[in-house]
Amino acid sequence: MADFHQSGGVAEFHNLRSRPVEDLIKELESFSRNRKISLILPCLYSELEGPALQNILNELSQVKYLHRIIIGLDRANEEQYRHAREFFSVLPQDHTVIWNDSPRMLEIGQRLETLGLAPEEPGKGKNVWSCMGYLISCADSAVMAIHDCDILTYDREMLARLVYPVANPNFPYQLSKGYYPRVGDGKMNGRVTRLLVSPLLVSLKKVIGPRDYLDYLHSFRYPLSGEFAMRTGMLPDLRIPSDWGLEIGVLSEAWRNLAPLAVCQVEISDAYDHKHQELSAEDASAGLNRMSIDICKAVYRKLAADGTVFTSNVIRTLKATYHRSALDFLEAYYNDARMNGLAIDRHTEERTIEVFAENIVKAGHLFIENPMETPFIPTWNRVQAADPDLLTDYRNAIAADAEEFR
Ligand SMILES: O=C(O)[C@H](O)COP(=O)(O)O
Repeated sequence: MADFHQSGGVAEFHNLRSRPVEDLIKELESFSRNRKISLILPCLYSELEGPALQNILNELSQVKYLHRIIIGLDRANEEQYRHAREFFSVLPQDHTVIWNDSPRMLEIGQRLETLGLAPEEPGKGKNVWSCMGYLISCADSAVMAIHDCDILTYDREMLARLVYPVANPNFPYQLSKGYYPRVGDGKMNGRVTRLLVSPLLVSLKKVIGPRDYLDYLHSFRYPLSGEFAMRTGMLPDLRIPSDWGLEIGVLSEAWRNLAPLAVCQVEISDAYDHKHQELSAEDASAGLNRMSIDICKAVYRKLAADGTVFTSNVIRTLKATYHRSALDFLEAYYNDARMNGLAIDRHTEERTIEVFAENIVKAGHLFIENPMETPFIPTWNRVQAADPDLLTDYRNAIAADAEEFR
């Protein structure tokens, strides 16, 4: 992937293989003396038993420039929480495991519910939001990074490259988004990015006409990557979706709140592989099926907020345009994969495109028929305005959990 092309959208930082990573890390260590850098890890308990996390911890253990690591632990019972604390105790950095399902956390959730400010559903969006709240309450980090816990090809260079553009005080960036090719096991992956997001953005431009927002989203080489870093000043005002629209939601917030010159993307890996979800073609509440609906809704919502009118006719045309365009994209992916000795199962990919095409319509109808739906989690600024003690109590509850369940 060694090129230095700039598309003219957000700035792109490539890996030209011209500098040893140790050099970059040394610089980060020096930046971190004046601007503390923290890391958020949204984690499912099941990932502790998966093949990726142990290596991620081994790599992170060597990262000296990290001031704090916040692990948001989902789907764990008491015993699993205790085990998770032991598991993460190898980290030499100051670290906190937030047990999202603890009785104390559920009480905080109840308090938010009473205020009408609770996240609508559990999941990665809520987990990330909670960790961000904790980081805000610590009030000691200038930069934060986030990445998934299922990355099979993780190494510390990934984190260094991700964080560098927002940690360097001479750079103007507030948000840095990671990109890479998703390949593994001899296959070209990244099915939702390749088969849904790219052709959908191209089709939207054809159907509703040019939009700055669509150009902006389309300029990201991997808009669904779960790896991004930002300066913490933007955290209290971040309004993210609680569902699978999280990654698109964060990019959309950056588009709304920041100047385009404050956003960049950075190549963080040669080949990224992770845990793959099923398509779940028969179950719209699971897997890529569900993910694709949430992503379409996130894009429609943002366009609507920018003045675009969606009708059933627009959605119907969009589906037709998308289907044709996705097949054209598939032709290019297929040949690209072939040239690179990678496999693509053409039949399965066409089936996936059919499911996504149906979901473009489903998401459109859900959007049109539920004008009152607000899947966004309120900003932490709003929570603080409604209940000024909540963040402190939340932080104390995390400390009390750690004390009680040693
Ligand atoms: O990024 C994506 O497109 C989705 O997360 C699916 O990725 P996968 O095809 O690599 O599992």
